[in-house]
Amino acid sequence: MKQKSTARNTPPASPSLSPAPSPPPSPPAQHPPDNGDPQALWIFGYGSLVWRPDFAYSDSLVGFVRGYSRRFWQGDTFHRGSDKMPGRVVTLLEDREGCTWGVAYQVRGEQVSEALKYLNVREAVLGGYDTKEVTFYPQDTPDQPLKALAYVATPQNPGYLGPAPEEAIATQILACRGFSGHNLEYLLRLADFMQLCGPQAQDEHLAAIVDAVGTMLPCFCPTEQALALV
Ligand SMILES: N[C@@H](CCC(=O)N[C@@H](CS)C(=O)NCC(=O)O)C(=O)O
Repeated sequence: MKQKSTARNTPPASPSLSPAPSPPPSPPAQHPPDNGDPQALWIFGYGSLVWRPDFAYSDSLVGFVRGYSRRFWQGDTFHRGSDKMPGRVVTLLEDREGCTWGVAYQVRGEQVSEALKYLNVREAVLGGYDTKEVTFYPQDTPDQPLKALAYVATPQNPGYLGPAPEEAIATQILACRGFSGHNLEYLLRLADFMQLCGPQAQDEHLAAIVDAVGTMLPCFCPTEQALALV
């Protein structure tokens, strides 16, 4: 995944971004939508896919989608929770003012069917996500947007939990774990990614949950036990 210098959180109305602070950015790599390969496909990740795609890909870009906000409103009874104690993972909420940062992965040739087969099980069958086409803006070339496939959990899926106070979401995350690990790891790895995107790529919902976890964690268990959770 190409980590780049900081960029604005809310993308500018005009595509041209003011030059990043030092070091001056290298000329943006050109990423034609399919690198000449009509089979090529871009897949946008904004949750666990930003740190654990677990499928083969040919290229990756950090960037954002407009018109969506990320929310911990999807229940998870497999990867980060159980039937008795569902964890919370993210989905995209349609939001005209929203901007969600993540990673777009380009799959080409045989990678396309392999990735879609794998993600269908991980996201759709096990996670309750549907696919949706989004427009992805690479951080360094927002004037060259790409069409990408995103996995979105809609309110109609049985695992959907919907809105809750960030403190309640934090409590649920602290209490849950599943086959892929503790729900706290999921939250903190996503927060780490957002740090890498740069200080202006804020996600207030995510930050509020991380803050709530930080406040509650000492009450749950001493630090060394908390570190053993992830
Ligand atoms: N579709 C989102 C969210 C994906 C997500 O977090 N899905 C869960 C399924 S419920 C998952 O794959 N979890 C794997 C893990 O937690 O390591 C993305 O693009 O990252």
